[in-house]
Amino acid sequence: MEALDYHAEERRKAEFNLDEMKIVWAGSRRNYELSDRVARLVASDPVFRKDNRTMLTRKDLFKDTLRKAAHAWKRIIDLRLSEEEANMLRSYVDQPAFTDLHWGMFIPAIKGQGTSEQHEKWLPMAYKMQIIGCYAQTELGHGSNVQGLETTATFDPQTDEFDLHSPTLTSSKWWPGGLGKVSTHAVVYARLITGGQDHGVHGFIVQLRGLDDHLPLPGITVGDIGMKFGSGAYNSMDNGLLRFDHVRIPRNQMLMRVSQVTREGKFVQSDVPRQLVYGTMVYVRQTIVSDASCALARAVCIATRYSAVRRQFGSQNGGPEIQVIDYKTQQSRLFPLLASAYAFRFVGEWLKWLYTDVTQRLQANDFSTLPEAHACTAGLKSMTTSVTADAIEECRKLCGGHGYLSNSGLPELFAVYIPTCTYEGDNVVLLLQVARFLMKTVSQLGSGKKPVGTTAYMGRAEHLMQCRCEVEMAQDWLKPSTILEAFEARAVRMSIACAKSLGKFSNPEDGFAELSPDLVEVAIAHCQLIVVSKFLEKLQQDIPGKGVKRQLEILCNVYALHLLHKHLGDFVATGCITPNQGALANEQLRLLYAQVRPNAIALVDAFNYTDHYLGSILGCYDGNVYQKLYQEAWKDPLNDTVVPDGYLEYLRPILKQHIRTARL
Ligand SMILES: CCCCCCCC(=O)SCCNC(=O)CCNC(=O)[C@H](O)C(C)(C)COP(=O)(O)OP(=O)(O)OC[C@H]1O[C@@H](n2cnc3c(N)ncnc32)[C@H](O)[C@@H]1OP(=O)(O)O
Ligand SMILES: Cc1cc2nc3c(=O)[nH]c(=O)nc-3n(C[C@H](O)[C@H](O)[C@H](O)COP(=O)(O)OP(=O)(O)OC[C@H]3O[C@@H](n4cnc5c(N)ncnc54)[C@H](O)[C@@H]3O)c2cc1C
Repeated sequence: MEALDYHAEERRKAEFNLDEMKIVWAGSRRNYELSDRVARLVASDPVFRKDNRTMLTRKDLFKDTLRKAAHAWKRIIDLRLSEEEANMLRSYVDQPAFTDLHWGMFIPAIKGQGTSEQHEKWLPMAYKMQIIGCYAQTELGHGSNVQGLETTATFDPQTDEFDLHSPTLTSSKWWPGGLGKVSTHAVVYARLITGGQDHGVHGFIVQLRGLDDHLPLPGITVGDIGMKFGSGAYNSMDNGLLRFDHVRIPRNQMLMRVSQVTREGKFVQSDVPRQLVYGTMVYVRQTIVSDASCALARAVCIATRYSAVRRQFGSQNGGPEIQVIDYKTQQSRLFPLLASAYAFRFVGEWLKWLYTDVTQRLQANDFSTLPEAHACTAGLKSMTTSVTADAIEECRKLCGGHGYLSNSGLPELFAVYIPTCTYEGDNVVLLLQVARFLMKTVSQLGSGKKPVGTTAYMGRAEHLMQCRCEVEMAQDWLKPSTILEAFEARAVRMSIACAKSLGKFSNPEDGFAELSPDLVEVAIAHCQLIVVSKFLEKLQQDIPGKGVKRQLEILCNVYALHLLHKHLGDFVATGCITPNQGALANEQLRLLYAQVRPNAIALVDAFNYTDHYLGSILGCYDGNVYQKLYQEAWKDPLNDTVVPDGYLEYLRPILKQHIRTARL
């Protein structure tokens, strides 16, 4: 018997080749096949079950995480998975764990900041997980201000060692994932001091726990920082605290690609820019952009599938009520998020390319593109995570009351996701970095230095400052060059207006601080332009499959025009478009929503998420929502007994008293 599919009719409506769209989403046929195989492997393995984890106590949840990580490692070894497949497997397990930091930050920090001798010594042990590491940068007193870190690493020429010390309470390391209970090692960021001189913050490899007994080494105090937001969620991670009481490590455990300390204690700064000490953050920010598209796609998939099942109002002559996805308000809230998921996917792909390119250049000692890589990773990390965090909450609301149930998957997804707006750089702090980069670019416009890469449009500032949008009818907004020019003109006009305002301050830093809210808006306008332009570039590629490119064009237009509608004030105030052209954009947007509607379910099917990974009754593939919700309710421990524990002690006395007073 064929399995019941409540979405069958919706799936029949699709106007494009779903298999080809899955390949576009995955990036290539190879990626699609790999990720499909690995996702199914995880979904079919009972050890990776996750439907009960919000009920677990912190200790049980943590032990469950250790069990899953150990099992994942066994599967990786037994099946001889490649590094790429292993990463996929860990992400489909979908439970934050110390391994995220070991593979995602500890190893990249050694690779990026270590010398070849250090690579040879540490990486083989780390790859085999004979040592497990974390990234210990943030302190109780300082996170964003990395230069303000207080932990010291003082060189002792007599013993050829560094003395690591936590001089104050606020210098305690605080937050590093994997540190609390698991890591045997850490890359610790500390102020380097030689001969009484402070050389700023550098990275050091430090052993924290014994490899035989897992006990902290002498002079080290280490533990977990406590429960975090939500049940389940990020509490599977042992974010930790760490203090050093004059802990000694050999000199060759300072990561010495950027700067060195000689046997005599001389500090040597190499030709490599100092900012490479921040290199691991650039790498991770780039990965966070791709992850944003995954998290957003998950939330959108749940909300879209449920919106097609859910019906409210409008029954005619006893017929079915209206599917909530047919309400225009539902579409205007949901479809821009669907379009954003695709937009972030493509900008993530491009950012990965940019990062690979900058890494190759750095290896050849070409540091010219580092500032742009920093600005792009910082800005796009900030923009995509802020949008995604808000979008998950919007998807919860789009699912009405049932969205608030834990088994909708949305509360946990939200709780796990929101710290992304803070970690790896607070989103506002990062946008201010982008703004600095933009103001610098504007200030160099007259100097003959041609802006390149994502700021190349500023080289056309003269034209963009006075160009007029030629839209006369709603459909004129479908022209890619019209959209692009509107976004470029808005970004450049906002940048130049801010630069002019900055020029009125005698002290530029005072001006920057005073105008920082406006500068954040400038940075957002620039980042939105990047995403729009990369989506348009994607459409220049040869995209096979019936109707696939057409759907992507529709989504690209939805993405751009919903931003234009949302930020209409910017576009009109800078004179890029008239209020009437704004109204035409909105009219076009409504027409586009109607074109997305028949394809909505297939567009989320293209993410190819298993029910295991989605972890949502509302988003399950077959759409059999009500029966599953009903069955699931009975599994709640509160329903184990008909009369609840506590009835005799607390309820009955009140009820009896009520009867007595009623009799009086
Ligand atoms: C695996 C996934 C799980 C992840 C879990 C989360 C893990 C973590 O959170 S780890 C901790 C992450 N911490 C952070 O992100 C801290 C955020 N703070 C910072 O990055 C910085 O210190 C920052 C950029 C805000 C300010 O740094 P500061 O040194 O004061 O910089 P500033 O004076 O503004 O800039 C100095 C120069 O360096 C440049 N610069 C700053 N950062 C970088 C960078 N990462 N790369 C290249 N250049 C950089 C600036 O552009 C500036 O250049 P210029 O002089 O040409 O204008
Ligand atoms: C779940 C989680 C995991 C983490 N994992 C790690 C890890 O593995 N390793 C690690 O080292 N760290 C880790 N961190 C720490 C994280 O990187 C920091 O919390 C983050 O960089 C933000 O720094 P902060 O906490 O100092 O925020 P703050 O800088 O104190 O921010 C507080 C407020 O001040 C504002 N603000 C700060 N500076 C400025 C400014 N110059 N201008 C305008 N506004 C400003 C911010 O916008 C924010 O609103 C983790 C944090 C979390 C939540």
